[in-house]
Amino acid sequence: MYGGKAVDYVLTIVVGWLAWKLVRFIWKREEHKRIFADIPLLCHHWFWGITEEVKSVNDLTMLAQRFVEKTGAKWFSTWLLFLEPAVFPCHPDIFRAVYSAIDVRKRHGWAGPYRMFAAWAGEGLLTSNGKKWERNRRLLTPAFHFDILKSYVNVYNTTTSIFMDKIGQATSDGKSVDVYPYISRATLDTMLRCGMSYVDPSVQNDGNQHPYVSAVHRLGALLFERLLKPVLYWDFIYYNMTAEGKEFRKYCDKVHQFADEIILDRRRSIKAQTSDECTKRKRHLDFLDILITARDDAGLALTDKEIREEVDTFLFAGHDTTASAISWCLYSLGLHPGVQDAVRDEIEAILPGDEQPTSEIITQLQYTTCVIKEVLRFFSPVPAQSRILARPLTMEGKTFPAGQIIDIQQNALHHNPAVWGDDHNEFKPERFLPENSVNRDPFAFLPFAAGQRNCIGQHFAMNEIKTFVASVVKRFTLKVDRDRTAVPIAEITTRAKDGIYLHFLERKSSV
Ligand code: HEM
Repeated sequence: MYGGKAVDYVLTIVVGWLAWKLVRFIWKREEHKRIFADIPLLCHHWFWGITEEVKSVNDLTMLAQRFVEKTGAKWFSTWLLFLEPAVFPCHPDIFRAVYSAIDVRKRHGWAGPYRMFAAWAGEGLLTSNGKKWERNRRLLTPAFHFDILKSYVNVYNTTTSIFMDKIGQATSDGKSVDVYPYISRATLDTMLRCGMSYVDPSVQNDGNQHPYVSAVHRLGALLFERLLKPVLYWDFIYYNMTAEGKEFRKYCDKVHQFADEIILDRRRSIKAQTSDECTKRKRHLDFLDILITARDDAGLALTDKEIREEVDTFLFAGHDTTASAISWCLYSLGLHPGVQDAVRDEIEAILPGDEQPTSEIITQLQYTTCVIKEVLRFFSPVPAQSRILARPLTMEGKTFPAGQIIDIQQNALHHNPAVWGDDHNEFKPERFLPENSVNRDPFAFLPFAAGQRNCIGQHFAMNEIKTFVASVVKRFTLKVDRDRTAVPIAEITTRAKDGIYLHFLERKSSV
């Protein structure tokens, strides 16, 4: 008898809970409809929402870009299944509102990309939110001080020289090669040297023989594959029931172990050395020195785990992004010989002969900087980010509730004809000359995002790209392989669908 009553109670609670959920869902949906009434909607299926036409990050990027090219709209919305509408900014006014608001957070949760990345890089700067992020951003900002960045130019020169020798050998028979893997290894080499003074000539060897290099590359690929398959979003399924999940965990353990050993080693040598010995032995202050010695307002240091999380974050955030930017730069120079000549003329006027660029030299490269910026506009190396409102936010007179998803697509902004003109699909570095930029909205060009969650490594990246481009253009004439057009594809970074094939012709041997 008691058993029957208990079942009745349980059933009543379950049905009541489901009814409450349903009423809340309908109410929320109506509320969403009201708020989104006059924001252009980009999908029409009431149940599947956008998932029918969008199967990858690239599909979404293309959808957004095509829509904006046609309409010049300020924003649009889509539905993720029938569950949630997402706002897509396309215009400086909306980007300003989103990036300037304090309570806009990185999106974790079931489908949140930052949650999936956190399995690898923990609560590093890229993924964390709130107080933890605030503290670590404050502690890490000195690592990107102008004077510290200056000392890295020597590292960029070293890694670029290795790259040039490798690419020179690979193309000495006149054939084109896909530059992306070469550049990706070179930028990882840079990050390992600047991040941890880790120097190993095999990092830039072909074929990813280096165990850490192959692990980092594989983790990036696995992360991206997971993002494309919602069924793998459940950790239980991913880690226990799929080979990919097990492989991801295995590589996470490997990279963690690698970083842990380096951190331990550094702690030991810091303890053993007098400060005098330190300055004599080390060529530059690296991120690890700064992470180990940083103290917050309460005098507390970062734990070993926190240091490792930041190291992993820098290695990820700092190498594939610059690899994308440099690859598209070299491609654009190969595609536009006139621009390539102008870049070379500028560099040779400042830096004749065989000398390598210095930090002073790269600040003088005005036209080259315009070319790099045009590449960052045209190919946005980090094509997408996902945010969620922690508090209501008013934009264009509409108040969006806490929990609202904002999906940022840099390409939609950078290819909006209402912002960049009808020639936005033409490669024109002159757009960025000072005289052509005076009236530009500061939120029109945002390859490094903006506001408090902007890219902490943007000056590091610009210096590295300039050094790389200056040296490569001095040594080689670049030509695109006309039989193999490079087609950009938006993944975690913007890559080329079937590679970026270029010819590198040694200039000295060709005269
Ligand atoms: C062309 C190269 C680069 C581009 C286009 C780029 C772009 C971006 C963008 C768009 C974000 C915001 C990401 C988000 O909100 O999810 C970001 C954040 C970040 N970037 Fe970069 N990045 C580049 C290079 C670098 C480098 C070289 C480093 C490190 C040395 C770096 C470290 C970071 C970190 C740590 C964050 C998180 C910052 C925070 O939230 O406080 N990035 N980057």
